[in-house]
Amino acid sequence: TLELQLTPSLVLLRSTLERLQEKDSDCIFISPVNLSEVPDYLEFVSEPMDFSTMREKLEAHKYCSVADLEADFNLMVSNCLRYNSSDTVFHKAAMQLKEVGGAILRHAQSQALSAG
Ligand SMILES: CCOC(=O)c1ccc2c(c1)NC(=O)[C@@H](C)N2
Repeated sequence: TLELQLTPSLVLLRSTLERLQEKDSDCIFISPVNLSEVPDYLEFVSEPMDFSTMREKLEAHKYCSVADLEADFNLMVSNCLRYNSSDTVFHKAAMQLKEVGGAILRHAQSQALSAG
């Protein structure tokens, strides 16, 4: 049916999120930035995002496409690039994750199309 074709399977979205999270080897994106440990974070970041929040949204059927998942991934990476200066491990990790994550998401997009 059209509905089945339009929304990529939860299985594809789940496996894509897991592949993205595997690239966060230092686990800096695994949970929301702790606002008591980083008190000025919301002065720079209006919409925090992290992998655990993405997982909750996925299981709540809030992602209708790979593009929806990609939008939150890009939000998470851009938040990190904005808050952390370029000479920090966080900034460098975000640049690396952006590159490898982009390739994972492009592959997921083609999987969604071929499954559709
Ligand atoms: C124990 C204190 O943890 C942090 O200060 C901290 C921990 C994790 C972080 C982070 C800060 N900043 C970030 O931009 C995102 C990517 N991750």
